[in-house]
Amino acid sequence: MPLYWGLARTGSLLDLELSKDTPERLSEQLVDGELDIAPVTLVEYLRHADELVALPDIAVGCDGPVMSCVIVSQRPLADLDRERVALGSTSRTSVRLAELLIGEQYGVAPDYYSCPPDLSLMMREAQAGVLIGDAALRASLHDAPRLGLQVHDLGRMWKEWTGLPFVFAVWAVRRDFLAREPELVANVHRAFLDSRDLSLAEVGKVAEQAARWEAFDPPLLERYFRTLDFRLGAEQLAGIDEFARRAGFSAEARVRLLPAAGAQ
Ligand SMILES: C=C(O[C@@H]1C=C(C(=O)O)C=C[C@H]1O)C(=O)O
Repeated sequence: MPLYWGLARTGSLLDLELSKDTPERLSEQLVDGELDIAPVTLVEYLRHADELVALPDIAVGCDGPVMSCVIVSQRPLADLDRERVALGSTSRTSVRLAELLIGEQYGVAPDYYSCPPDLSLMMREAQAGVLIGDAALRASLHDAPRLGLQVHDLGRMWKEWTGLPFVFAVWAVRRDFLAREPELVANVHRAFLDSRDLSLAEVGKVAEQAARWEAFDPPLLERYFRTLDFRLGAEQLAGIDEFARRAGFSAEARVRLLPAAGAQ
């Protein structure tokens, strides 16, 4: 993921205790207070909005297709009423977005259940499944065409529905930690922004390195990294507010950004 590549490249943040884990574990550890700063999936942020502050200008989102957050389906989405739909257990936000789109845009009410993110298992037990990350890329690029399955890109569907960007994850700091260590938070924020900028400037190299342990070639990975939208500004916040409203979060569940340095 281009957001971390630059950290390793420049050796930033080596004086801090860094923790590497899957996105859902990092989200969980942040909301449990085991981590002070971490990426957090949007739905978990919204559930704990009163304890967290988001770092501006960095996120994992899209403005149109995202490629890696998809519904894979054996039949048209309009035909899923009362059919089983598997929700990949590594996702919190894409699964909620998929439920919302299927219910509101297609007017059907499937029977949802949680399932490990494995396409063949999902297709044995259900008519459709929601996948994110590598499993989604593998499913949509390799398996779905081979098996004759439909792929529905959640970023594209959201854009068609609302005209807005979508944000899957933000970087957040716990409020109590921010109050104690504002300068450290500013430094960590800066390091992530620099890492993101460096990685995007050298995205071809990032893709080449990532291709060594992924089942995709460098050009495909480069296209994917350029498809993701790493910004978090006014338009992305509008997308977040629209999702929070449509998904039934309370008016208090809003993403609040850390004020820019010197603005307090
Ligand atoms: C773009 C992605 O977004 C991810 C989607 C998440 C979710 O659905 O809960 C969580 C973290 C994000 O980084 C991806 O995993 O490919």
